[in-house]
Amino acid sequence: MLLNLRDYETAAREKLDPVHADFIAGGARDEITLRENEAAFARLRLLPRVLRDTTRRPPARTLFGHRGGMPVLLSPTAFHKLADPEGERATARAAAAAGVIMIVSMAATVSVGDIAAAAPGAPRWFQLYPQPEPGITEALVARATAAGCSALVVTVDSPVRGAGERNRRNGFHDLPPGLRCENMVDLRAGEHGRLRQIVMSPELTWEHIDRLREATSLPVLLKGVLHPDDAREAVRRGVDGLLLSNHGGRQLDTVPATIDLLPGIADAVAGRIPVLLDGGVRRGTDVVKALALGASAVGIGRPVLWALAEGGEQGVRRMLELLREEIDDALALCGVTGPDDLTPAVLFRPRERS
Ligand SMILES: Cc1cc2nc3c(=O)[nH]c(=O)nc-3n(C[C@H](O)[C@H](O)[C@H](O)COP(=O)(O)O)c2cc1C
Ligand SMILES: O=C(O)C(=O)c1ccccc1
Repeated sequence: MLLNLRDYETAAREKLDPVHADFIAGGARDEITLRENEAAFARLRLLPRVLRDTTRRPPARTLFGHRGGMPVLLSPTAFHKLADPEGERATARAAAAAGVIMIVSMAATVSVGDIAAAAPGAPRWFQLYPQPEPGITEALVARATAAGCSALVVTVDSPVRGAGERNRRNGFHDLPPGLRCENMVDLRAGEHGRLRQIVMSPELTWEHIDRLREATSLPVLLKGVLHPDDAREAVRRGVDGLLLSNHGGRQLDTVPATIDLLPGIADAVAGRIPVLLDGGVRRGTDVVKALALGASAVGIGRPVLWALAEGGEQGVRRMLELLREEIDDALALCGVTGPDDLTPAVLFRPRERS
């Protein structure tokens, strides 16, 4: 029975090639951070208030002009056609139905233009690995802008590709025949959407971010900043938002859970730009915890792919509906009547024993 987000993984594994299921589930190296993301949410305890009339739960906040149906976004994930033949088209329709922003991966198996055509008018952002050649980055930005993307999410935690040992054991190094990274087609001469066209480059610096900001009028968010000093630098440079993420435990293993890093990042940013968070969000209570600690919204990664594999567009729709119900339930049970009630006071801190 599909009662919650975790159930979708079990259901999806019945339908997926185990090599592809490993690609989705896996993390880097020992997968310590992968497990820690969920474990850290599970360690936090909520402390509700009572008798506060929670018939009107607070609406989602406005993010760069978009007022969402709930404070959830679809984090960018590669290769949706591994999960469903419609791929990112199906995901985009489900996101549109739920009123949530889809962050389209640069490594999508449907081009961002075709995704836009599948869900016209729906809010979408574009995720970018800046390429060492500025011309290629700019061509990608032009494609995303033409497809109506309203923000750019620049992934900065990948100077090298993540080391997923499951993929190495399974010999999974690129898309199967017939599938391509459609956003990359025709960008480099003689290449046709193979994974290696997406260069993860150790040469990138803050100057690349400055240059990108000059080349676009879209808001630029950084995904993968973990150190408070880097968060301060991002604000200083005029970055528009942060997506606090450890890439779902797929880049540097043994970094902390994002929910444990959130208080430090929120302090460093001090409300000057929105901070979003992803990694291990599986329950409505996880969403409430992240909002209480200062996130403006949260992203979900793997559950989208599991739901897509389980039931295509309908699967993702239903999964998002379950999450919406859980958030609503958690807010009511916490006694939250408005955004001002979502503070660290919702979290229980055991008294230190002397
Ligand atoms: C299969 C898979 C593919 C991903 N592809 C991308 C990607 O193309 N770009 C990116 O910035 N992050 C990518 N990520 C990371 C997600 O955006 C996100 O940070 C992570 O999945 C969140 O954690 P969660 O899966 O626990 O929700 C990917 C993650 C997974 C699981
Ligand atoms: O697997 C990933 O985490 C990821 O970010 C990615 C990026 C490009 C292509 C395939 C996967």
